[in-house]
Amino acid sequence: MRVHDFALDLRQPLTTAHGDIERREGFLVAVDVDGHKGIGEATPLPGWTESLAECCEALADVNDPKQAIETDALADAPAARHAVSLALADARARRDDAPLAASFASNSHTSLPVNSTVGDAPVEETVEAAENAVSAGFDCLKLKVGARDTDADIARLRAVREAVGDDVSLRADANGAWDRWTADRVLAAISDLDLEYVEQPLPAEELAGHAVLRRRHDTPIALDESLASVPPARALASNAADVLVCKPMALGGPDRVLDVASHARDAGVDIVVTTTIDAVVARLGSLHVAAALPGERAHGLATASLLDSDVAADPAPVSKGIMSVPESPGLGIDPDAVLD
Ligand SMILES: O=C(O)CCC(=O)c1ccccc1C(=O)O
Ligand SMILES: [Mg+2]
Repeated sequence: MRVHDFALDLRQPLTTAHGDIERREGFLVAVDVDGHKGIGEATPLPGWTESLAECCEALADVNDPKQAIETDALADAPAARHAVSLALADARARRDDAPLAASFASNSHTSLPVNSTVGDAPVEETVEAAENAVSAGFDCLKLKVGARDTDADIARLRAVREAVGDDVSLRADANGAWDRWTADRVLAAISDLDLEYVEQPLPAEELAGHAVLRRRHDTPIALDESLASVPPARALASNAADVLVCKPMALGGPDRVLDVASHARDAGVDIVVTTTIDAVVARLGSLHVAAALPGERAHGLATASLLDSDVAADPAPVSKGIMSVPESPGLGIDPDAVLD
């Protein structure tokens, strides 16, 4: 298995309640299955995955990629596991001459709606970013909240709803910033704004708290960080979520997302797939996984524009809030173009 490191700066930092994301570093891996190349990406993000150093170490220990997955050797390094699992899936789909999405599901989507990711900023700047996204064709926006005081966040959400009108779907992502009392107060104050959901209002471990918020308020609740710290089956059993936000990088690979999604479907819970602000290889992997899932929700995959550069040209740019799934075999990118 070949491993190459990379580092990409963000165009401007993405401010979240969890801190600023300024730069993304990771590894591209190349594997061979029956003479067919496959490529994967590990872009760790502490809080969701192992550290960069731990990821590097885990990948260095991989001799036989297929065996590493089969023996669960990368159980404690989800980003490393993601790279290996994605590379194997890419190689197998190329061997079978099928797009990755079609190798995951027979009736996959050919294109998907995606949300625009709007970072924390003062109210005027937030409204401007929201209006720009709607002008660019997005009809779903995800606003970061929880980084400033709750009255300011409530004012930001209200101002955006007033600016974009009722036809645009709005999501808010608090990245676990609130306690139960604060979340209760915010959810009561925004009950008239018709948010599609509030993502991770409480810290990751607080499944019971999220279940209480769901019972008390009409605004749906999504879990993100929780899935990186508790088994997804427990999150589902706790009735803590209307939506699970699945990050392939955090869950350990596309196969893990498909597994969570099949359990979620049985529980009547929707899946939204998002990147961890990744390079093109992992973004494409997430796009193919999202395309293989049922449902019509917008996914959180429109993060290429947050990066200053990339490891290769992007075959799936966002156009008017929609991403088309590449139809060529595997991920839809030439491994040699990425690794040389
Ligand atoms: O969902 C999106 O719109 C993009 C992905 C995103 O917001 C994100 C990106 C990196 C780390 C955490 C998160 C998050 O969903 O909290
Ligand atoms: Mg989130």
